[in-house]
Amino acid sequence: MAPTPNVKEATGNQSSWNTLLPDFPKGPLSKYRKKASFNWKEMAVFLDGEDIIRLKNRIFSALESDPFFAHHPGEELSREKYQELTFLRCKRLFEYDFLTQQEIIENPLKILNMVICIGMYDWSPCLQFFLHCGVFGGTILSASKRFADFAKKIYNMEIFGCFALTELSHGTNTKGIRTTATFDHNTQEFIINSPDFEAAKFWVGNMGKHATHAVVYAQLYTPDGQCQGLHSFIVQIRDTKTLLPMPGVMVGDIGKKIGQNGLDNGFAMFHNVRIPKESILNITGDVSPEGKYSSSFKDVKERFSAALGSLSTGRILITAVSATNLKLALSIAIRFSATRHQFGPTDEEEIPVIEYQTQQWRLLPYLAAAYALDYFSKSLFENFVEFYAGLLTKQRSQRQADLGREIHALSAASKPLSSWTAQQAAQECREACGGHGYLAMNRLGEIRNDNDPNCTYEGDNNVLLQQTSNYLMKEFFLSLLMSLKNPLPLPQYFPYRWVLCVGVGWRVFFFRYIVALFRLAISYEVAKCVSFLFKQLKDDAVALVDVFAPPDFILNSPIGKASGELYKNMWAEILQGNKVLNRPSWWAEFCINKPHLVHFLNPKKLRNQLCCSRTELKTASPTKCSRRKNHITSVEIYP
Ligand SMILES: CCCCCCCCCCCCCCCCCCCCC/C=C/C(=O)SCCNC(=O)CCNC(=O)[C@H](O)C(C)(C)COP(=O)(O)OP(=O)(O)OC[C@H]1O[C@@H](n2cnc3c(N)ncnc32)[C@H](O)[C@@H]1OP(=O)(O)O
Ligand SMILES: Cc1cc2nc3c(=O)[nH]c(=O)nc-3n(C[C@H](O)[C@H](O)[C@H](O)COP(=O)(O)OP(=O)(O)OC[C@H]3O[C@@H](n4cnc5c(N)ncnc54)[C@H](O)[C@@H]3O)c2cc1C
Repeated sequence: MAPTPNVKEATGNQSSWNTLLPDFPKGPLSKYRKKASFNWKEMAVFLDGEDIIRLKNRIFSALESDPFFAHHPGEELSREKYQELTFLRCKRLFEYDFLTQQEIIENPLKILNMVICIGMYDWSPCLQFFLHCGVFGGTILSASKRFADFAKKIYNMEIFGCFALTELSHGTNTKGIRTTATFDHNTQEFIINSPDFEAAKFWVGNMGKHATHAVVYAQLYTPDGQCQGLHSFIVQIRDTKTLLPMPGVMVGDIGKKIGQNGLDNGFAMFHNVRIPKESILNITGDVSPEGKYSSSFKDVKERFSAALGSLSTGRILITAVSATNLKLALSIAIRFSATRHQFGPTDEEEIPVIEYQTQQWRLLPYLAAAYALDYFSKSLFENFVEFYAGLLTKQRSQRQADLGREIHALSAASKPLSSWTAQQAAQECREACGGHGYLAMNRLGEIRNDNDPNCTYEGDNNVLLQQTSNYLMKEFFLSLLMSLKNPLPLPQYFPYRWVLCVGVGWRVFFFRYIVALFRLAISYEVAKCVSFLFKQLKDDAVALVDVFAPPDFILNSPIGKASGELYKNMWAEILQGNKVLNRPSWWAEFCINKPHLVHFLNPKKLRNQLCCSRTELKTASPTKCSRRKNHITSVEIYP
């Protein structure tokens, strides 16, 4: 191994790293591991720290030894079975209690790593669990102290929650949401109503089968007939003892999706469902017993921003979720490329496909992106934690408001950047593994399909980018205005947040444009230079994915296993398949039951028949067409 700048330190800590990160089994990948210019264990500890690695190990080994999480190679689960299994797995996650509240407070990055580790196994149970605890639970608990009692019910699974904003006919346009919540001061209740089937809540994760409660977004109407805008309410949708719908609620599953099919996405319609006055999540406003509306936000726009503030949490998490999918896909494709041999100087000496420049051009930029996005998503999360802490402590300072806008602008750009990169990379990795990449057992299809909705949910990518550009334009004109009012040296006009946004925001807008231009304009010399860098990097590529690849059980891809024994691993998986070597149950349909009438066309006769001209065929009646009797409607047995 080539010496690294930290080689002394590396030797000093070798034994603790070996306990945390065991060596990989020897095999075809060893060749590339020996070529690496750095110690992958040192890099892993440098990036995550020992504490996080210990947490990851704890989660990975718990899942691996739990029968509920066993893989079922070759078995086709029905959607209903998969949903059931997902729920059982989700339940186990409550029992594991991987993180204490104290641990989360001491190092909030641990919660992000927990999401990533479970998601690496399967996004369905992961999202089910975190939609309940994080999205549903987080929204309620950050609303006000009034909901403190809910915490216990949420975390011991007495109730199960979902987050219902989208409707059948409105998703992006949140102002267009049509569900209503009308306050009845006589009974001190809100009446939740879906005006028609287009206003049904739709797409809601956990709502299809399991949720008992929903955070429902609705237009609030006070007794004076005024619409006070979008607010959220806790509505019970199913009985906690029977899971049957509550009176006035029609709730169900929306059907099979392209991916994430363990998760039950659902719909709900409300027919004048009455809920107690206290069910309003008084984040942005509240109603007095007499029906008077009050809000600490005087500006309607600000109130709207605050009502949607919780969406930023999801967008930040999705930035990391997508980066995780990128890492999974690359782990498989790079390990495959280093062990798959095609062509060579001689028939005996075929070379690994990673040695081909095209393969390097296709995969290595994504490998660089994986490292950049991993670092970026974690630091964005750390920024978010400061904002979230302010939310929990009800900060109303200017800094908190600025931070909220910044977090919104940043997450509205980072989610598209990360999810689109992962989506393109997953497809590239699929193709980079040739036919074997298309075999479901190798998991690239699942990764691609499960990543896909990251581009849409929590706000469509294309629309979110407009939010960042609005923010940047405003900041830009504000800076110009300041410069006219108060001339200062140029750098001082641009506050830190502007620089930060330029760094991320503009990069997103022009990312594709720049890449396209770069590809066109790149000179021959530069392209030689880049190929040289790739040549160096390709020897480090395997070690670079070793740093972030999860254990084999979690990655669950025969061609991506750490040993690199891709053919042995594939056979092992194929032969475990259900009835692989059996003759089909319908064997008699071939061997005994032959078709009653087998119509074969005699090619010579067919030619003769087709000489009947098209016009003749079109116009002529059967009697008029001289050759009609020969037409192909009379099919003969061949020969
Ligand atoms: C101390 C301990 C810390 C611990 C940390 C805890 C961490 C918790 C961990 C939790 C774990 C969670 C795990 C989650 C896993 C991943 C999640 C996966 C989720 C999958 C399920 C999916 C769910 C959903 O999809 S829910 C539905 C989502 N729907 C949307 O996103 C709708 C998209 N549309 C919109 O958001 C808006 O309507 C928009 C942005 C298009 C605006 O439309 P507009 O009508 O045109 O309004 P506009 O004039 O542009 O805006 C007005 C004003 O408001 C500002 N604004 C808008 N949104 C926000 C926001 N979110 N935040 C702040 N401000 C916002 C906008 O900028 C405008 O401002 P001005 O320009 O200043 O006027
Ligand atoms: C798997 C999955 C899970 C989901 N889970 C939930 C959930 O738990 N809770 C929940 O409430 N919702 C959920 N959703 C819904 C999700 O949030 C919405 O699908 C998303 O916000 C996009 O809205 P839409 O479907 O209405 O798309 P539309 O807004 O109809 O978008 C259609 C197209 O129009 C374009 N478009 C729309 N407006 C504009 C504009 N102003 N300018 C330019 N182009 C525009 C979009 O870019 C897009 O290409 C989920 C969705 C999926 C796929």
